[in-house]
Amino acid sequence: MANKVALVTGAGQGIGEAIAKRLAKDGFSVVLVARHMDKLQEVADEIKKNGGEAFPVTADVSKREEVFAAVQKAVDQYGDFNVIVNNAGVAPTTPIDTVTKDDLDYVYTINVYGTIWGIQAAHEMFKKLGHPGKIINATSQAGVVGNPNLTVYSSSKFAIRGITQVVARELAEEGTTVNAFAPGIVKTPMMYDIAHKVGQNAGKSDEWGMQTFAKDIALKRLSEPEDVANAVAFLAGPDSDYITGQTLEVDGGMQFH
Ligand SMILES: NC(=O)C1=CN([C@@H]2O[C@H](COP(=O)(O)OP(=O)(O)OC[C@H]3O[C@@H](n4cnc5c(N)ncnc54)[C@H](O)[C@@H]3O)[C@@H](O)[C@H]2O)C=CC1
Ligand SMILES: CC(=O)C(C)=O
Repeated sequence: MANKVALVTGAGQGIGEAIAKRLAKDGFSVVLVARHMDKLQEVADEIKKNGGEAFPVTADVSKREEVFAAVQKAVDQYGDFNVIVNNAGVAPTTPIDTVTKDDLDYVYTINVYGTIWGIQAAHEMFKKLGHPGKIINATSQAGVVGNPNLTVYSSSKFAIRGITQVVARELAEEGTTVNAFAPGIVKTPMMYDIAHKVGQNAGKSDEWGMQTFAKDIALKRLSEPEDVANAVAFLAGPDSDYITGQTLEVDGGMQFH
């Protein structure tokens, strides 16, 4: 039987890279999407070297036509389309008094619009192909509880949980599931940058900045990108077929519900 096909946005580094590698290991043909080909190509080469199947495609997720084109390229390459992971995101530090319209436009066009374009493109393709699929969106622990200094980012991640719930209801009768994953404090370029800025704004160290986020992790360690990829592998695979509209928190126990 042919591999199932998964497209992962923001796959050039961090959590997206880990998700792409894990899904390839699980037998998916993986389409890697980000804006720059050099990093995508490196990740694709590594997946292939380890016996997996990967195809890099450049697209800016804030541009609807580029997201639709990436999904079409996935089908042109592999003949099917089963899973989209709307992972790409940006997280500038924005204390409330500093927030500008440019900050809002920047974050919302990538985090929120980008997720909606990904959902639309995947759904259109599932309909064309005549079968359901799985839609998986990146939110954050900061999309479950408000985080200081992250007004714009945190609110965009709350929006993604809302979108996930609404679309899960809309697509349920077709058999398509829509879920989100909420990482905690993950060792990626994004998180190191936030820790640096928060530390700098307070006249303190990067480590101090990191601890303002990490102090309440019950499991007492920062997250590896692979911790998140493990959860996304579950949401992408058959063991989650009876789960939709949910946010799976992968945060080492930062908050309990
Ligand atoms: N690192 C962390 O602690 C956490 C991260 N997250 C979320 O996980 C997701 C991945 O985050 P990280 O890997 O940490 O971030 P990262 O900054 O290390 O990687 C993000 C990737 O997305 C890509 N990207 C950004 N804008 C794009 C655009 N317009 N079009 C296409 N690709 C674009 C970047 O080029 C990069 O490859 C994000 O949605 C983030 O909000 C959520 C909770 C915690
Ligand atoms: C970057 C992020 O999502 C945090 C701090 O939860």
